[in-house]
Amino acid sequence: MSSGTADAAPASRTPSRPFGDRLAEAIDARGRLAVGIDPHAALLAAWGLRDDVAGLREFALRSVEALAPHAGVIKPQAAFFERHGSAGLAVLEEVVSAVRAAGGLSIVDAKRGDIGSTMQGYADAYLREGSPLAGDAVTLSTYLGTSSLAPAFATAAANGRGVFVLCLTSNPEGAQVQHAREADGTSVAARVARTAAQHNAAEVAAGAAMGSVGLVVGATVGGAASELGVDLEAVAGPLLVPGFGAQGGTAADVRAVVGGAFPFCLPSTSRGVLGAGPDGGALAAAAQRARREIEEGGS
Ligand SMILES: O=C(O)c1cc(=O)[nH]c(=O)n1[C@@H]1O[C@H](COP(=O)(O)O)[C@@H](O)[C@H]1O
Repeated sequence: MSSGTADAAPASRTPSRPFGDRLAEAIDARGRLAVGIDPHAALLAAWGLRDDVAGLREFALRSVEALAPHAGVIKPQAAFFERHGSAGLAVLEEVVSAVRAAGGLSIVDAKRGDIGSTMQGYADAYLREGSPLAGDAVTLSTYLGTSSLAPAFATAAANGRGVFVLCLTSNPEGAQVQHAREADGTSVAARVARTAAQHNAAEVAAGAAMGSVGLVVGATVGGAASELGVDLEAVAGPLLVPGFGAQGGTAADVRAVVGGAFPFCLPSTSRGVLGAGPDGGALAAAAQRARREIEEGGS
């Protein structure tokens, strides 16, 4: 069934337009829902699949086939591919190709971050044209300082791709780092948001629908953005909003968290949709339900 999809896909393509423009078009065509492909061992078992590479491949490609038409973005979680070793990474490459062949956009959720010189290696792997692991965007961690990510920002922009930098994550422990303040009172989260805004300003001034440096802001963070001086509208870039679904975040929570930046947001759920599998129709219906909830705004 799904196994032929990736074989037909081109190995790579040169996106001729900025990531922000391509993302805006994907949102118009397929809605703003991001669905994560997180092949947990427990989900493989629930789908009647073995916890091995063949099971992983069947799960992931079946998910792409069923979900890509109903989601603006597909977000494979690298951890669940890495746990199967090099053969698992080869499946991640197939997933990236399959999303592309289905006309969708992918964010590879790898949460990379390192000193600048090493960061270029990660940027080459996840953002450079021709790399088999390069989807349309990658998630980045900024623990080594916002400017350490500069090679990834530059590589993304040069390749028509995007990045999503962790800003206010959906897990409660994230506050320990993200709510901390610099000597002048600027919160770490606000610093991350300002860095993204500075980068995006030039792209937006040049006519892009939104910049290529996005942020990750959890659906579960309540009023943290305004309390910490994070101006999400000023970012002028996409906002990946995980924590919608299995972590308890609702469509109403998403709207409350992002406020006026709603047009830039991508509410993201993994288990909330994947739990409806393995039937392809049931997966598609779960994604359509989640998409409707987001559009209607919840209560
Ligand atoms: O970057 C992410 O996507 C992410 C950031 C964050 O703050 N919280 C978060 O849950 N995620 C990811 O989003 C997915 C959440 O999955 P569910 O809880 O099953 O919807 C996982 O792959 C997480 O790694």
